[in-house]
Amino acid sequence: MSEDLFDGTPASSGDYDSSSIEVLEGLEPVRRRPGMYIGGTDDRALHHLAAEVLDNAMDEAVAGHASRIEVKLEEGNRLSIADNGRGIPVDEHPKFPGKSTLEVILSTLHSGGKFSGKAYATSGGLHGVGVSVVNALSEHTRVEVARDRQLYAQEFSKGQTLGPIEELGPTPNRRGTTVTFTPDTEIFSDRQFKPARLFKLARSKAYLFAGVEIRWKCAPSLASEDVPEEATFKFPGGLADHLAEQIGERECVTSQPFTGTQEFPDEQGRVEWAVAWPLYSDGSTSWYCNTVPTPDGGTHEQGLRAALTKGLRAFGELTQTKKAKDITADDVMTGGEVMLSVFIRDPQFQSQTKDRLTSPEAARLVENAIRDHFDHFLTGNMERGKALLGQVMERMDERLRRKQEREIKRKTATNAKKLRLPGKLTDCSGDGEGETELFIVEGDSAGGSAKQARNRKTQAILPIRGKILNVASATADKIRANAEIADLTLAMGCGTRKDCDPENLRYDRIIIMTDADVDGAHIATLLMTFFFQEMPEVVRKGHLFLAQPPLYRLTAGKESRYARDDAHRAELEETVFKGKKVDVARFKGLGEMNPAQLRETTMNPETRSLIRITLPQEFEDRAGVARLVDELMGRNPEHRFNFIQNHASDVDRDLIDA
Ligand SMILES: Nc1ncnc2c1ncn2[C@@H]1O[C@H](COP(=O)(O)OP(=O)(O)OP(=O)(O)O)[C@@H](O)[C@H]1O
Repeated sequence: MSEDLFDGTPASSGDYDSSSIEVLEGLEPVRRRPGMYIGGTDDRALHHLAAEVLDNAMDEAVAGHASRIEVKLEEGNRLSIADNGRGIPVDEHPKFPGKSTLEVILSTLHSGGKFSGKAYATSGGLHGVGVSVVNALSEHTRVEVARDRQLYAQEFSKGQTLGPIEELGPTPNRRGTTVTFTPDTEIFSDRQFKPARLFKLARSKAYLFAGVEIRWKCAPSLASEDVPEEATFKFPGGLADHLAEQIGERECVTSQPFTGTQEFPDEQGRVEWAVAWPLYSDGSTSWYCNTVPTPDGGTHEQGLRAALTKGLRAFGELTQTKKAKDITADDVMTGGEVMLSVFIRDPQFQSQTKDRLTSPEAARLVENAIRDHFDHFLTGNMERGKALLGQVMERMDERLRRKQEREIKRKTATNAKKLRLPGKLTDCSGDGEGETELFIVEGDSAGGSAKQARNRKTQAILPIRGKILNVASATADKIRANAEIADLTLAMGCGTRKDCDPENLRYDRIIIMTDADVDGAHIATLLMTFFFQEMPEVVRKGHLFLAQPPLYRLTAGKESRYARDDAHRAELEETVFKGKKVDVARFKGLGEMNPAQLRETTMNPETRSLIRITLPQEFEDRAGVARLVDELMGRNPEHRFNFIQNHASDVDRDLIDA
């Protein structure tokens, strides 16, 4: 920094003093940024509150302390979830004199009994934030605890205690916890719990743990044809019962579904599964970990996919069906009705909403546990095995045929236009299994790492130099004359604007991979602007993605984890690394990671996560896209400001398993 900056009369720093630096206390951060804790403030987020409380009751049941749970929806959007478990502790907490443990749990983030595995073995809860978040986002919360034949209650509003814990007297026949809450309309506006959705949630939990009975109640005014006022769920057959119900009368490829349960070695937990292949079906999948739904699947999913794929290939070998070696997991899974539920210790999820399981050991545990059972399923009845193999091979043939067609199309498209590919492009061989991807990377050094980290068959690399032209404020001529843009357009092969035909796109996925810093974000924005304006169809068809390189690597002893951003880092420090001395390395750029790290964290489809770029609904049509580009990247900053004001709340991280 040059000296003369300090010369002369200092300019006023205005109002920027200690009073402008805020420290959010207690549950205030949750109310300020609910999205960080429950993924937004939409319908899904609202119902997530119910899931958090129900998960706690389920954890109590899975740990063997509760056998009954009651879910009751009342008028006024009031939901009550009761269990007959041990009851949240009510004695004074040693670290917070004068406060009941109940109060600490309800009003402090990261307080819980599930960190050490002492009070719970395989719980769905692990961060110690669930019920405090519910409390923070509720207009009113009342918790009743029946412990040691005494009844206690405490009430809260928007995260604040309304009074000390009260002792209400003896209650000889009751035990457990009842949490009753009304979500805050300041946060969720007038969104209401959907009875059908809660009914389904309650029911699915009963399938996931055969040892629990779940009772459902709702106010008469909320009942409907699909949702009775009262119901009781108990399914001794677990997932197999659930699958049987879902399949109903439909005819399946195999006369019996593939179902079972298996303990993992060394008390590491267990897995339960139920799979059927109905004829003419698109299929569906449901993944769970410790009874928490993980809609985006994850490592337990990988385990099942591997077991089924390897099992069928081996069965093909046994029955001398040579081509069976080319079967992929998608060939086996597509069209299947698949349910998988694991119980493991100390699970890791991608985020607080637990949409995806990331515990690495789950893949191996599940694969090993299921593989033998599947082999027996296939060979125990050869006709059944052959029927399934036949069906899966048909799907494989269809896939290979379509792939060949695409290849031919791609080549003809390239030839017909006599396109030369840009010199900087390192193309993939394209004949690999699965699908092709182009990584657009910033700078030659990152390009070099990416080249070493890639899968040569499916992944192509195009390095671009620094900030490309902002196409939103450039004339058509200027765009045409720009070398970087010309390279990009050539590499895509699908033409631009009116001539853009995504069928000719040379890759299945286009992935923008820039550094996790401000410059990187700027470059990514410029690239997205390019795609929005010049190739909107490519975006609309879902081909465009953002890579998510990590910003930090955290290490304590032998354990290492990557963190996407500061929030993720804080989360890891509070959970996985709690109480440990952590070494934090910050990646200044992609070029700094060695190829193995880059592969693992950002490029390998098995371990990375991507954000799919989508168009907000109101901008879906052609005119809309033009308006969007103009608002975001055009010359008028006021438009940009308005846009951000209007859309800040619907940022949707569409993490996909791509
Ligand atoms: N129904 C219940 N019965 C007994 N203890 C409970 C119950 N609900 C909550 N608790 C206790 O309160 C703690 C905090 O719960 P909270 O929902 O905040 O977090 P968590 O379940 O530990 O983790 P996560 O944030 O992942 O949900 C739990 O760890 C448990 O010790």
